[in-house]
Amino acid sequence: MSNHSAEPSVVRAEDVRVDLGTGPILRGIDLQVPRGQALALLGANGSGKTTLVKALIGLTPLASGRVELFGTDVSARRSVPWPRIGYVPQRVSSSPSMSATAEEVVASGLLTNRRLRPGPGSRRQVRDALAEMGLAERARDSVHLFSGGQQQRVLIARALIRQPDLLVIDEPLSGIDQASKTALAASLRRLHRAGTTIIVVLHELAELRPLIGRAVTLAQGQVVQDGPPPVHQPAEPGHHHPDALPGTVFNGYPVHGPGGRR
Ligand SMILES: Nc1ncnc2c1ncn2[C@@H]1O[C@H](COP(=O)(O)OP(=O)(O)OP(=O)(O)O)[C@@H](O)[C@H]1O
Repeated sequence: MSNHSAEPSVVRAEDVRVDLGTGPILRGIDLQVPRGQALALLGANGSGKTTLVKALIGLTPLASGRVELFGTDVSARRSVPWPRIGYVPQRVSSSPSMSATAEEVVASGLLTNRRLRPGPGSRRQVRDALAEMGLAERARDSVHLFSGGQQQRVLIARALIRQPDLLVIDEPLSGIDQASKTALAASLRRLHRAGTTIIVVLHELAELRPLIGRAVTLAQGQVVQDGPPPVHQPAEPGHHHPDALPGTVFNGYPVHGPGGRR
Protein backbone atom coordinates (compact mmCIF):
# COMPACT_ATOMS: atom_id res chain seq x y z
CA MET A 1 0.00 0.00 0.00
CA SER A 2 1.36 3.45 -0.82
CA ASN A 3 2.32 5.76 1.98
CA HIS A 4 0.47 9.07 1.90
CA SER A 5 2.61 10.57 4.62
CA ALA A 6 2.36 14.12 3.26
CA GLU A 7 -1.29 14.41 4.32
CA PRO A 8 -3.20 12.83 7.15
CA SER A 9 -5.25 9.77 6.39
CA VAL A 10 -8.95 10.45 5.97
CA VAL A 11 -9.55 7.77 8.60
CA ARG A 12 -7.06 6.56 11.15
CA ALA A 13 -8.30 4.08 13.76
CA GLU A 14 -5.97 2.71 16.41
CA ASP A 15 -6.74 -0.26 18.61
CA VAL A 16 -10.45 0.48 18.57
CA ARG A 17 -12.68 -1.46 20.89
CA VAL A 18 -16.46 -1.14 21.03
CA ASP A 19 -18.60 -2.79 23.68
CA LEU A 20 -22.36 -3.01 23.19
CA GLY A 21 -24.82 -4.92 25.30
CA THR A 22 -23.02 -7.64 27.18
CA GLY A 23 -19.63 -7.72 25.56
CA PRO A 24 -17.06 -6.60 23.01
CA ILE A 25 -18.35 -6.15 19.47
CA LEU A 26 -15.08 -4.83 17.99
CA ARG A 27 -11.58 -5.52 19.26
CA GLY A 28 -8.13 -4.31 18.24
CA ILE A 29 -9.20 -2.55 15.08
CA ASP A 30 -6.36 -0.69 13.34
CA LEU A 31 -7.34 0.95 10.08
CA GLN A 32 -5.92 3.77 7.99
CA VAL A 33 -7.77 4.95 4.92
CA PRO A 34 -5.84 7.29 2.64
CA ARG A 35 -7.52 10.05 0.69
CA GLY A 36 -9.25 8.87 -2.47
CA GLN A 37 -9.39 5.19 -1.55
CA ALA A 38 -12.49 3.10 -2.23
CA LEU A 39 -12.61 0.55 0.55
CA ALA A 40 -15.07 -2.30 0.97
CA LEU A 41 -15.82 -3.64 4.41
CA LEU A 42 -16.74 -7.30 4.07
CA GLY A 43 -17.72 -10.03 6.52
CA ALA A 44 -20.52 -12.34 7.56
CA ASN A 45 -23.70 -11.15 9.25
CA GLY A 46 -22.95 -9.89 12.72
CA SER A 47 -19.20 -9.61 12.17
CA GLY A 48 -19.28 -5.93 13.18
CA LYS A 49 -19.23 -4.01 9.89
CA THR A 50 -22.03 -1.58 10.74
CA THR A 51 -20.68 -1.06 14.24
CA LEU A 52 -17.26 -0.26 12.79
CA VAL A 53 -18.42 2.36 10.31
CA LYS A 54 -20.53 4.00 13.02
CA ALA A 55 -17.55 4.00 15.37
CA LEU A 56 -15.37 5.55 12.66
CA ILE A 57 -17.69 8.52 12.20
CA GLY A 58 -18.51 9.05 15.85
CA LEU A 59 -22.02 7.57 15.97
CA THR A 60 -21.02 4.75 18.31
CA PRO A 61 -18.83 5.36 21.36
CA LEU A 62 -15.47 3.64 21.70
CA ALA A 63 -14.73 1.58 24.81
CA SER A 64 -11.05 2.25 24.11
CA GLY A 65 -8.75 3.21 21.29
CA ARG A 66 -8.71 6.26 19.08
CA VAL A 67 -10.20 7.46 15.80
CA GLU A 68 -8.99 10.40 13.73
CA LEU A 69 -10.90 11.83 10.78
CA PHE A 70 -8.97 14.16 8.48
CA GLY A 71 -6.27 14.35 11.17
CA THR A 72 -8.67 15.37 13.97
CA ASP A 73 -9.24 13.15 16.98
CA VAL A 74 -12.96 12.36 17.05
CA SER A 75 -12.86 9.72 19.78
CA ALA A 76 -14.66 12.06 22.15
CA ARG A 77 -17.39 12.58 19.52
CA ARG A 78 -17.43 16.33 20.03
CA SER A 79 -15.36 17.28 17.03
CA VAL A 80 -16.64 15.10 14.21
CA PRO A 81 -16.31 17.05 10.94
CA TRP A 82 -19.88 16.36 9.82
CA PRO A 83 -19.81 18.69 6.82
CA ARG A 84 -17.11 16.58 5.21
CA ILE A 85 -18.93 13.28 5.74
CA GLY A 86 -21.79 11.72 3.82
CA TYR A 87 -23.34 8.79 5.67
CA VAL A 88 -26.02 6.47 4.32
CA PRO A 89 -27.19 4.00 6.98
CA GLN A 90 -28.32 0.48 6.29
CA ARG A 91 -31.82 0.40 4.85
CA VAL A 92 -34.48 -0.56 7.32
CA SER A 93 -36.10 -3.10 5.06
CA SER A 94 -32.83 -4.77 4.08
CA SER A 95 -32.24 -6.11 7.57
CA PRO A 96 -35.38 -6.42 9.66
CA SER A 97 -33.51 -7.88 12.64
CA MET A 98 -30.88 -5.09 12.77
CA SER A 99 -32.65 -2.16 11.21
CA ALA A 100 -31.41 1.39 11.28
CA THR A 101 -33.06 3.35 14.09
CA ALA A 102 -34.96 6.55 13.45
CA GLU A 103 -32.15 8.32 15.24
CA GLU A 104 -29.65 6.98 12.74
CA VAL A 105 -31.76 8.05 9.80
CA VAL A 106 -32.19 11.49 11.31
CA ALA A 107 -28.48 11.65 12.10
CA SER A 108 -27.70 11.06 8.47
CA GLY A 109 -29.72 14.14 7.59
CA LEU A 110 -28.01 16.11 10.32
CA LEU A 111 -24.62 15.24 8.92
CA THR A 112 -25.76 16.63 5.64
CA ASN A 113 -27.54 19.76 6.74
CA ARG A 114 -26.13 20.88 10.03
CA ARG A 115 -23.99 23.69 8.65
CA LEU A 116 -25.98 24.42 5.55
CA ARG A 117 -28.99 26.67 5.33
CA PRO A 118 -30.86 26.17 2.11
CA GLY A 119 -29.57 28.99 -0.05
CA PRO A 120 -30.31 30.35 -3.49
CA GLY A 121 -28.56 27.44 -5.19
CA SER A 122 -30.01 24.69 -3.05
CA ARG A 123 -32.82 23.64 -5.38
CA ARG A 124 -30.30 23.25 -8.14
CA GLN A 125 -28.07 21.20 -5.84
CA VAL A 126 -30.99 18.92 -4.96
CA ARG A 127 -31.83 18.43 -8.60
CA ASP A 128 -28.20 17.77 -9.44
CA ALA A 129 -27.84 15.20 -6.67
CA LEU A 130 -31.03 13.42 -7.76
CA ALA A 131 -29.88 13.52 -11.36
CA GLU A 132 -26.58 12.03 -10.29
CA MET A 133 -28.53 9.08 -8.91
CA GLY A 134 -30.70 8.83 -12.02
CA LEU A 135 -33.83 10.23 -10.37
CA ALA A 136 -34.13 13.67 -11.95
CA GLU A 137 -37.59 12.88 -13.28
CA ARG A 138 -38.86 11.79 -9.87
CA ALA A 139 -37.91 14.93 -7.96
CA ARG A 140 -41.49 15.84 -7.07
CA ASP A 141 -42.76 12.34 -6.31
CA SER A 142 -43.27 11.08 -2.80
CA VAL A 143 -40.61 8.57 -1.79
CA HIS A 144 -43.09 6.16 -0.23
CA LEU A 145 -44.07 5.33 -3.81
CA PHE A 146 -40.50 4.48 -4.71
CA SER A 147 -38.98 1.03 -4.93
CA GLY A 148 -36.49 0.11 -2.22
CA GLY A 149 -33.64 0.77 -4.61
CA GLN A 150 -34.99 4.18 -5.52
CA GLN A 151 -35.38 5.08 -1.85
CA GLN A 152 -31.82 4.01 -1.33
CA ARG A 153 -30.72 6.29 -4.15
CA VAL A 154 -32.63 9.19 -2.58
CA LEU A 155 -30.74 8.65 0.65
CA ILE A 156 -27.48 8.59 -1.22
CA ALA A 157 -28.41 11.78 -3.04
CA ARG A 158 -29.02 13.37 0.37
CA ALA A 159 -25.55 12.30 1.45
CA LEU A 160 -24.00 13.61 -1.74
CA ILE A 161 -25.61 17.02 -1.90
CA ARG A 162 -22.68 18.88 -0.41
CA GLN A 163 -20.02 16.77 -2.07
CA PRO A 164 -18.56 15.13 1.03
CA ASP A 165 -14.87 14.24 1.15
CA LEU A 166 -15.73 10.93 2.81
CA LEU A 167 -18.75 8.89 1.79
CA VAL A 168 -19.76 6.00 4.06
CA ILE A 169 -22.48 3.68 2.73
CA ASP A 170 -23.82 0.67 4.59
CA GLU A 171 -24.99 -2.23 2.40
CA PRO A 172 -26.15 -0.20 -0.60
CA LEU A 173 -26.74 -3.23 -2.83
CA SER A 174 -28.87 -5.30 -0.48
CA GLY A 175 -32.39 -5.88 -1.69
CA ILE A 176 -32.43 -3.28 -4.47
CA ASP A 177 -33.43 -3.63 -8.08
CA GLN A 178 -30.88 -4.13 -10.83
CA ALA A 179 -31.44 -0.67 -12.35
CA SER A 180 -30.61 0.91 -9.00
CA LYS A 181 -27.53 -1.27 -8.58
CA THR A 182 -26.24 -0.23 -11.99
CA ALA A 183 -27.01 3.45 -11.37
CA LEU A 184 -25.35 3.30 -7.97
CA ALA A 185 -22.20 1.62 -9.27
CA ALA A 186 -21.83 4.25 -12.02
CA SER A 187 -22.36 7.11 -9.56
CA LEU A 188 -19.84 5.77 -7.10
CA ARG A 189 -17.27 5.34 -9.86
CA ARG A 190 -17.74 8.98 -10.86
CA LEU A 191 -17.36 10.12 -7.25
CA HIS A 192 -14.26 8.01 -6.84
CA ARG A 193 -12.73 9.48 -9.98
CA ALA A 194 -13.47 12.95 -8.57
CA GLY A 195 -11.39 12.09 -5.49
CA THR A 196 -14.03 11.17 -2.91
CA THR A 197 -12.89 8.68 -0.30
CA ILE A 198 -15.45 5.87 -0.09
CA ILE A 199 -16.07 3.26 2.59
CA VAL A 200 -18.79 0.83 1.63
CA VAL A 201 -20.15 -2.05 3.70
CA LEU A 202 -20.93 -5.00 1.46
CA HIS A 203 -21.93 -8.62 1.63
CA GLU A 204 -20.36 -9.22 -1.75
CA LEU A 205 -18.52 -6.93 -4.15
CA ALA A 206 -20.84 -7.68 -7.08
CA GLU A 207 -21.50 -4.54 -9.16
CA LEU A 208 -19.03 -2.53 -7.09
CA ARG A 209 -16.06 -4.79 -7.79
CA PRO A 210 -14.54 -2.43 -10.42
CA LEU A 211 -14.62 0.42 -7.91
CA ILE A 212 -13.01 -1.28 -4.95
CA GLY A 213 -9.28 -0.89 -4.42
CA ARG A 214 -9.09 -2.45 -0.99
CA ALA A 215 -11.17 -4.95 0.92
CA VAL A 216 -11.10 -5.27 4.69
CA THR A 217 -12.83 -8.35 6.06
CA LEU A 218 -14.15 -8.60 9.58
CA ALA A 219 -14.93 -11.76 11.51
CA GLN A 220 -16.20 -11.67 15.05
CA GLY A 221 -15.27 -8.05 15.51
CA GLN A 222 -11.70 -8.30 14.27
CA VAL A 223 -9.94 -7.61 10.96
CA VAL A 224 -9.04 -10.98 9.43
CA GLN A 225 -8.00 -9.77 6.00
CA ASP A 226 -6.90 -6.44 4.53
CA GLY A 227 -5.68 -6.06 0.98
CA PRO A 228 -6.73 -6.05 -2.66
CA PRO A 229 -10.27 -7.29 -3.20
CA PRO A 230 -10.53 -11.07 -3.40
CA VAL A 231 -10.54 -12.35 -6.98
CA HIS A 232 -13.35 -14.76 -6.29
CA GLN A 233 -16.02 -14.37 -3.73
CA PRO A 234 -18.76 -16.79 -2.82
CA ALA A 235 -22.34 -15.63 -3.10
CA GLU A 236 -22.91 -16.39 0.58
CA PRO A 237 -20.33 -14.75 2.84
CA GLY A 238 -18.49 -17.28 4.94
CA HIS A 239 -19.20 -20.14 2.54
CA HIS A 240 -16.27 -21.59 0.66
CA HIS A 241 -16.31 -21.71 -3.08
CA PRO A 242 -16.49 -25.34 -4.26
CA ASP A 243 -13.57 -24.83 -6.67
CA ALA A 244 -11.33 -23.27 -4.06
CA LEU A 245 -7.72 -24.36 -4.18
CA PRO A 246 -6.05 -25.36 -0.92
CA GLY A 247 -4.30 -22.45 0.72
CA THR A 248 -6.29 -19.78 -1.09
CA VAL A 249 -8.44 -17.23 0.67
CA PHE A 250 -12.07 -16.51 -0.04
CA ASN A 251 -13.92 -13.68 1.56
CA GLY A 252 -11.22 -13.38 4.14
CA TYR A 253 -11.24 -16.96 5.28
CA PRO A 254 -8.38 -19.36 4.47
CA VAL A 255 -9.62 -22.33 2.51
CA HIS A 256 -8.29 -25.69 3.62
CA GLY A 257 -9.04 -27.90 0.66
CA PRO A 258 -8.40 -31.63 0.40
CA GLY A 259 -4.75 -32.71 0.47
CA GLY A 260 -3.24 -33.41 -2.98
CA ARG A 261 -5.71 -31.22 -4.90
CA ARG A 262 -4.36 -28.41 -7.05
N1 LIG B 1 -26.87 -1.72 20.06
C1 LIG B 1 -26.44 -2.98 20.20
N2 LIG B 1 -26.52 -3.62 21.38
C2 LIG B 1 -26.05 -4.88 21.53
N3 LIG B 1 -25.49 -5.59 20.52
C3 LIG B 1 -25.40 -5.00 19.32
C4 LIG B 1 -25.85 -3.67 19.08
N4 LIG B 1 -25.62 -3.36 17.80
C5 LIG B 1 -25.04 -4.44 17.25
N5 LIG B 1 -24.91 -5.43 18.16
C6 LIG B 1 -24.32 -6.75 17.91
O1 LIG B 1 -23.01 -6.53 17.42
C7 LIG B 1 -22.66 -7.52 16.46
C8 LIG B 1 -22.20 -6.84 15.20
O2 LIG B 1 -23.32 -6.19 14.59
P1 LIG B 1 -23.17 -5.33 13.27
O3 LIG B 1 -24.51 -4.85 12.88
O4 LIG B 1 -22.09 -4.34 13.46
O5 LIG B 1 -22.65 -6.44 12.25
P2 LIG B 1 -22.68 -6.43 10.69
O6 LIG B 1 -21.41 -7.10 10.26
O7 LIG B 1 -22.91 -5.06 10.17
O8 LIG B 1 -23.91 -7.38 10.39
P3 LIG B 1 -25.00 -7.36 9.20
O9 LIG B 1 -24.26 -7.78 7.97
O10 LIG B 1 -26.00 -8.37 9.65
O11 LIG B 1 -25.54 -5.98 9.12
C9 LIG B 1 -23.88 -8.40 16.30
O12 LIG B 1 -23.69 -9.55 17.09
C10 LIG B 1 -25.00 -7.56 16.85
O13 LIG B 1 -26.02 -8.37 17.38
